[in-house]
Parts: sequence; structure tokens; C-alpha cells
Amino acid sequence: MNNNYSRTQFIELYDTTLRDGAQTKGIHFSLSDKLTIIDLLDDFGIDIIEAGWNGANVTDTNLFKELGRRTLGNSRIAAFCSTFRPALSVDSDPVFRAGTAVNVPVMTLFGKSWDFQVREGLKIPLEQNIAIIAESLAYCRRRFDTVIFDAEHFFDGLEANPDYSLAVVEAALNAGADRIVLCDTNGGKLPGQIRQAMETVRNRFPGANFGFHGHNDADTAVANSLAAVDGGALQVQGTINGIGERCGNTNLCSLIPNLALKCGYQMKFITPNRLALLRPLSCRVSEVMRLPVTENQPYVGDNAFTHKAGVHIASVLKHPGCYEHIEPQWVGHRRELVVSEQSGRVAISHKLKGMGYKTCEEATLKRLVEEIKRLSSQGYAFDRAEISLELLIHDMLGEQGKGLTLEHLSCVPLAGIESSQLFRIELALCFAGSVRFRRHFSEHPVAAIQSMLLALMREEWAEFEPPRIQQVSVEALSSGHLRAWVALGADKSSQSMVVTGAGERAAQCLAVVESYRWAWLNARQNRQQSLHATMACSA
Ligand SMILES: CC(=O)SCCNC(=O)CCNC(=O)[C@H](O)C(C)(C)COP(=O)(O)OP(=O)(O)OC[C@H]1O[C@@H](n2cnc3c(N)ncnc32)[C@H](O)[C@@H]1OP(=O)(O)O
Ligand SMILES: CC(=O)C(=O)O
Repeated sequence: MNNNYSRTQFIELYDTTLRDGAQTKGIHFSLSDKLTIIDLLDDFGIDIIEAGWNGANVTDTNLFKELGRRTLGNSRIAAFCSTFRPALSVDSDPVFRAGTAVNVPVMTLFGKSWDFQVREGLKIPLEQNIAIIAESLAYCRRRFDTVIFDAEHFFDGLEANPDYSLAVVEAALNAGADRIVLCDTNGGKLPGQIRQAMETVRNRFPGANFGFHGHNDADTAVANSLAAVDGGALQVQGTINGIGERCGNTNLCSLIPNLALKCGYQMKFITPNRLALLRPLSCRVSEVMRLPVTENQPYVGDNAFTHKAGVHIASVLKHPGCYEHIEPQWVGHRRELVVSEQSGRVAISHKLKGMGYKTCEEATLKRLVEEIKRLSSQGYAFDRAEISLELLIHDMLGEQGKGLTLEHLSCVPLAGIESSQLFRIELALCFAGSVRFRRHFSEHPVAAIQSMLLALMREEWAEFEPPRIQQVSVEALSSGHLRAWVALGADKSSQSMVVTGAGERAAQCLAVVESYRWAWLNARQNRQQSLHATMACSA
């Protein structure tokens, strides 16, 4: 494995998490969410952060007011807006006027570069669209340090009517655009097509600066971005975790390490130390978006360096390079080896060592492997249930009764959230004195409790009593109380428990969790596990 930072060319990173990312179904940024993400991107070392569209919604309007007063350490802020609308003018289009009335260094305008879109979307003559683009860009040229033109649907346009698409690019360059960003707006292109198109524009406009904006509808956005860079694009646009309209945008969490580690491109701020902030960045942005990072997401997902197959684990323990393409710490991740029905003796022996067992006889090891496979065939899943696995191992090695302790639980309203509807809930479970399970949830209390209960069920409990946990739901009552159901039996109605929490919101959360603890104790009484809770509520 080679950590290869060798090329001298700088690639400019343009993040559109807060603009194209905000176009994702289910994602809604508040003002403080946007400010938090801007700080994270700035610390990480993104060159340009597209913050939103002034005037398009209240949050963005307030955001640009706030941004006008701030300075960032590394990044420059871009505002996004369309060219003025055909029936209006630079002076009379209120959307264009508001969109460009911002105190930021970079202005990005998007315009049509596909004749079909001009005819069908704008319903105007092709020449008029070119005039609108030129005039809108010239207006911005006089007001901003950097002006970027996003040529929407450029690749579709180049295929359909190359003369027209290239004429749009020429007009944008002549009007003073610093970068022409070629957009695969419908996200259907493949790397070979992007490479060829890049060659065409580079030959036609030598010396011009191009960028690439890719969508992931054919699952090729990252590959297309790499092809664009290889073809001469100096700027790449994308989002954290690949969010964005429809199937999303180029995932910067994959693209950045590919550019740095695989292709040897340099990015102004992305040193090896900064690259090691990639996974924390991805997780933190996810947390702000209240969406989990997809587990199998390359580089940053939970499973990116998780080994499950017995054969893989046996080799990785000899040399990680046998089944890893880079070292996890380069992107701020860690290696994980999990035990399951896919394990052999090596994986389980490794687990035993980690638990402090110095030796284990071959016959015992074999018995453990067989028992794990037997239980797995009944629906137990140990790869997500480390503590359950450890309880089983202790039992089988004659050390029953080692306690499982709920050590710490706190529920704190998140500072700086204007709605004050969000809580940060922290939960730590200790087993045999060391913390084995820790989770943070930053959510509305109802959602947070659901997540917490489901996580507990999935990871710590359900494996021992698979049929018994049927459903958990939490509901906010109009009285301000929370009501929780924990359905314990095969027949959901017969053993469900209803608990109503009272008091302050944080205390309500704790009341519900306490009720869950009660359910847990009842469900586990046959196993005689002890559960002690110390709860702290700092609300
Ligand atoms: C490729 C991309 O991802 S572009 C992303 C664009 N982002 C968004 O749309 C999110 C934010 N948008 C909004 O909040 C609203 O759409 C606004 C405030 C921008 C505009 O709202 P409205 O004025 O009510 O217009 P509406 O959204 O209904 O329609 C968009 C208008 O822009 C026009 N338009 C679209 N592209 C362009 C362009 N490149 N140049 C000029 N006008 C354009 C459309 O033709 C349409 O006008 P029409 O109905 O007269 O044909
Ligand atoms: C500009 C943009 O978001 C697109 O063309 O997809």
C-alpha cells in the first residue's frame, strides 16, 4: 500500500452538500445545521462551499446575512443562482437580484447548455438563452471575486448538438466566467463518455478552466469525476456522503481519497492529517442531517474495514493488506473483525485474546465455533452483538454471571438549535468494567428514544431472545408526555407495555428509557443477568 501524494497539479474541491444536498428528499437543514456543516467543511479543508441560494427560502436568506459577517479559515463561500428569467432582465428579475445580492467571494450561476432544454424547458430561441447567460455572467463578473458557470446538461447537449453546447461555453468564457463547470445533470453518463467530452472541450478552449458536477443516477458519479479530472478538469463538485437530488451527487468522501491516495493529485488543504478527518467529517455531517452513514459506503462507512469471513480474518491478522486496499487510519477509520457463523477458529481465538483469555484448548475453541454456528442457524446474529457474544463465551468457558451494566445515560438539549427540539442523548453500556457500546443520538426526543431502543435491541439483547422483541414505538402526546410501547411477545398485543413519562422533556426521555430497562430485566430474567443503571440528566 502506497500513500502517494506526488502530482503537482492542484484539484479544487467544491462542496455542494448545502445546495444540491439540500435537494435530497428527507434532508432539511436549519440555519444552525448549515453553519455547523460550513465550519466542519472549512476545518476539513474544502476550497469552496456552496452554501445555498439567497432569497429562495428563509433559511438561505438568513444564512447569507450571517455569512456576510463571518470569515472562514480555509474555505471560500459560493452563492448559487440561475441566470435571469427570459421574460425579465438582470434588473427586473427579483429571483436573480436576490440570488446575487450576497456578500460572498464566489458566485455560481447555472444556465442551460442543451438545446432540447432551452426549447422545452425555457421555451425560448437558442440565441436568447446564450444572450441571457452572457448578460447574467457579465453582471456577476463586476461584483464577485470568482464567477463560476454551471453548464447544466452539458454532456447531453454535447451529444445532441455539439455546436450549440460549445457556443454556450464560449459565451460564458467571453462574459468572464472563471470556471466552466460541465454538469452531468441527469447523471446517466459513463466514464468513457466524460473523458471524450473533456478532450473535446480542452481542444476547443485551451487554457480555459473546467470543472465537473456529476450526478449518480447510473452509479458512476465518482468514476465520472475521476475521468473528468484525468481529462483536465481542475474543479470537482460533490457532497459529503453523496447526498443530492434523486440518486445524489459525486460522493466527496470517496472522491477525495481516490484523488489523493490512488491518483496522486494534490488538493490545496488536504494533507495526510486532514485526510484522516474524513470519517469523522462524514459521521458528523450525517449526525447533523440526522441520517446514518450507509454502512457499506467506501472509505467512511461502518463496514469499510470490517472483516467477517473466517478466511479473510485469518489472513488480515497476518497482513491487513491481504483484504484491505488502504490502511484505515489514512481516512480516520479503524479495522474491525467480527465473529459470526462465517467465523473459523482463528477469528474466535482472536476474540478470546481480546477478552483477556490467554489460552484456549483446541477442543474448547471447536466447541465455541460450533455453538456460534448452531445459534446463528436459529437466527442469532453475533456480528452486531459484541456483548451478547462475550456473555456467551463467558458462559461456555465457565465464567457465568459477569455483569452487564448500563453505566451512563444522559440527555442534553442541543445548544444552538433554534427550535430547541433536539436533544443529544448519550448512552454507554459497560461490560466487565470497560465500555463496549456507546452511542450518541442528536434528534428530536421521540426519534432519539426510538433509535436508542432499537440500537439496544439490535445490538445487545434481541440476539438472546430473538422472538420476544416485536416492536418499540414512542409517541408524543398532546399533553407533552411521551408514551412508549415495548411489545415483548410473539403476539404484540398480549405482552405490550405502555408507559407514560412526565415532567421536563429530558426527564421524559429518561422515564421512557427506564421503562425499557424494566422490560429488559423482565425479558432476561431467565438468564439472571444483572443490570444496574445510573442515570444522569443534565437538562
Ligand atoms: C440543476 C439544478 O439542480 S438547479 C437547482 C435549482 N434549485 C432549486 O430549484 C431549489 C430552489 N428553488 C426555489 O426555491 C424556487 O424554484 C425559486 C425561488 C428559485 C424560483 O421559484 P419560482 O419563481 O416560483 O419559479 P419555479 O420554481 O416555479 O420555476 C422555475 C423557473 O425558473 C426558470 N428557469 C429554470 N432554469 C433557468 C435558467 N437556467 N435560467 C433562467 N430561468 C430558469 C424556469 O423556466 C421556471 O420559470 P417559468 O415557470 O417561467 O418557465
Ligand atoms: C447545476 C446542477 O446542480 C446540475 O446541473 O446538476
